Amino acid sequence: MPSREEITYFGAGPALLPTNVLNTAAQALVNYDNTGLGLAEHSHRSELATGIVNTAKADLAKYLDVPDDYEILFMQGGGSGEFSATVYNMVSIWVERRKQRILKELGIEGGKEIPEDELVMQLQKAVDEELRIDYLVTGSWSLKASQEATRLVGAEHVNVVADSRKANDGKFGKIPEESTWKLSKNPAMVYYCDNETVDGVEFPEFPKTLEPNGDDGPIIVADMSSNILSRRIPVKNFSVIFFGAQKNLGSTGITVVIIRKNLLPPAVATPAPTLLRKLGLPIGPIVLSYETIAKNNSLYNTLSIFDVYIAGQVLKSLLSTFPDKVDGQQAIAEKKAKTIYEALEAYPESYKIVPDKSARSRMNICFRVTHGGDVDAAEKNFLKGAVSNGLTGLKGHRSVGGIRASNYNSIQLPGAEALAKYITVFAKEKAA
Ligand SMILES: O=C(O)C(=O)[C@H](O)COP(=O)(O)O
Ligand SMILES: N[C@@H](CCC(=O)O)C(=O)O
Repeated sequence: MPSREEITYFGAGPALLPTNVLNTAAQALVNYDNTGLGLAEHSHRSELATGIVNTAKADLAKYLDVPDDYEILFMQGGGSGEFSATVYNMVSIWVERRKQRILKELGIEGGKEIPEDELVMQLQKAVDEELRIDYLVTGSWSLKASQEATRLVGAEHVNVVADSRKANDGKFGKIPEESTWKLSKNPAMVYYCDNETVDGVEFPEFPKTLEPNGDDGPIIVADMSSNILSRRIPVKNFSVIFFGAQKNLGSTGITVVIIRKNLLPPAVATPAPTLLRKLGLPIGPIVLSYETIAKNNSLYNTLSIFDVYIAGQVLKSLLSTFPDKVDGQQAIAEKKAKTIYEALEAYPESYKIVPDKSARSRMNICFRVTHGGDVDAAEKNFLKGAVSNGLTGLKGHRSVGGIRASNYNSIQLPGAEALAKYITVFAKEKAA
């Protein structure tokens, strides 16, 4: 049986966790802080649990420089849960804001009786004619998110702003030119996935077209499941950022949402379920309600405090390793990715990098092994040799095949260098 030190695991998620964090967590699982009870046994209603939640929130805010007008939520349901949560929450907010506008136009001030029929009629008209949710489809995950929106609210309300496959011979691998994007007028949100884990595509930077327009918009929602904590992000440009913990933050089981407070009460109320029902719009499960989770400091229902603890330990370790916080980690992430891409580029007859150079992910490096023409056989060989060199978890996602090296934060530079070396040796041996 190999030891942890002998293996570098490049799996896409769940991903490698730092060994020092696991050792601390293992101890906490048995007897947390000399309480005689393990962390998975302590109540999520205890003071100790609240402390762990608050510290993890503060450290995340510190590491990413999250401004004060944002709230951090720990939720459950993973990325797929958030595909639905973002729709439920953002559509509700759109309805509430529209309702306030209609009431204002009708001259209804707070306290006065609302002409219910008139309001519902006008709102229904607005929903039918104007409710749109915008999706940038740049890979499998944003495609799934857009499909979930279609399932929940109907295709008539879902606008695909751009679909990468149209700009790239039917395949994901490129981000369409911003000049070709077809954004809706005042959509409930513009959704995109900053890093597509399956397809190895990452936005090189925040899209110019989506920058704040000074008018409280546009509402930008981003899935950052696989590149969060690996580079600086302009948090101010986003309304919601979400990510599963199991790549760069911690263990599977918690999903983090960073949400601008102007999308939560008291800034905006949640419309009554009766109103949403009348409008034929879906009412989300209470556990996916941002308002509910925020009101309860993430402890509305049983939260895995053990997973929050692991996330907290990862953040502590990042903060102590990098005095310049995420910028320090970003420099390493870029160096590791460069090392691997350069090794692949040196042997174009042996390897084909899947995405276009303009959109290559630093986190999920996807390539094919083309040497000799029999790609299947070459990839099997490549994987076999990798395992015998202690390099594991390199198989591409089952939907696309190929090889994928997930280069998350816990892969250290020597791990990336070991992979680059193996890439080189494999190509040389085959060429010999
Ligand atoms: O983005 C990815 O990569 C992911 O693995 C998804 O966030 C996973 O979604 P869930 O399986 O947690 O729904
Ligand atoms: N996070 C992994 C696994 C997800 C899955 O297999 O559903 C990926 O994107 O490859």
